[in-house]
Amino acid sequence: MRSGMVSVIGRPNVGKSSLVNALVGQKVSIVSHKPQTTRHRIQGVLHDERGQVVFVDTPGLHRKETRALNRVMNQAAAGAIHDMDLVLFVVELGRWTEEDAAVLQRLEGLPVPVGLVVNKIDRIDDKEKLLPELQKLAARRDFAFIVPLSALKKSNLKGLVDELFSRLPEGDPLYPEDMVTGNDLGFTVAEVVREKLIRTLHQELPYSTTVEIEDYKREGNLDRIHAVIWVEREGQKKIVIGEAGETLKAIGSSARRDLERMLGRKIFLKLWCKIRENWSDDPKMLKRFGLTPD
Ligand SMILES: Nc1nc2c(ncn2[C@@H]2O[C@H](COP(=O)(O)OP(=O)(O)OP(=O)(O)O)[C@@H](O)[C@H]2O)c(=O)[nH]1
Repeated sequence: MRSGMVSVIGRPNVGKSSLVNALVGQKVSIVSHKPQTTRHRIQGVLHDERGQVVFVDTPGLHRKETRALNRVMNQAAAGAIHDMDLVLFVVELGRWTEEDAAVLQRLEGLPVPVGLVVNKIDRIDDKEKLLPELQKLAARRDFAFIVPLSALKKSNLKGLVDELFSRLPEGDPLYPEDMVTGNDLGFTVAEVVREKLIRTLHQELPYSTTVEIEDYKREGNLDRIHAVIWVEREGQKKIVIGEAGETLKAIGSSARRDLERMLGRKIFLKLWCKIRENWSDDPKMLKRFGLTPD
């Protein structure tokens, strides 16, 4: 069996979500709202007799955001991408822009194989035109493989899946077989809280901050959630809590409002800020936060 994590990156609109949905076989996103703030957003899990491929979106490598937000996320993205077994760089056939070039530039020197997916091939009727386009793209970098396909028409998806399984490391599945998406409610809540932290604190937010859901109870139309914001130092805790607890309160109410809108239920959200020294170097803690696959 083979299994691994594959990061799907590319500029907006090239068809990344469509591709993952087509590969995984069903709609995987549980919410329409997409805060691009986590290190790994698991987009979908593909199961097959050969093993398992976990597709993740690495935010920050391809989103246009405000500068502060971008900086925080790019750091996260740069760290996250090193954990991947493979990167899929998705582009649109016949449409290469500066944004594509910027994404490609971020991948320079990356010690992870990068495969190129040339999407939307259904747009040309003359297949003769495909080859010169592929040759131009092939010259831009030494790609592990190049697969032209159409996510929309589901053509040549098999070509891509074969490439993936031939390159992923041997290993047991990372997730249970019945799991199609790694997003669960707790994950969504943690994501929204983290987004609010970034928006509220901007550059002041320590990179080593993470959010953990300690308890999630559903009581009829009410979800009762306890979440911890982990930081590494007392000074960071002061920043997160703010003068007389104002900052933490603002983060909590803003997250609660968003969650009530997204989930259509009443939310009781209790936030704490706790200190855990050097958690970001501690494999056990990383695992606990779902930041490593094993
Ligand atoms: N013709 C054609 N259109 C496609 C194909 N794949 C995706 N699209 C369309 O391209 C548009 C963007 O697709 P998405 O999957 O949302 O692209 P994305 O890269 O995830 O976009 P962001 O979420 O903005 O990063 C949608 O209108 C899709 O229907 C394809 O193979 N052929």
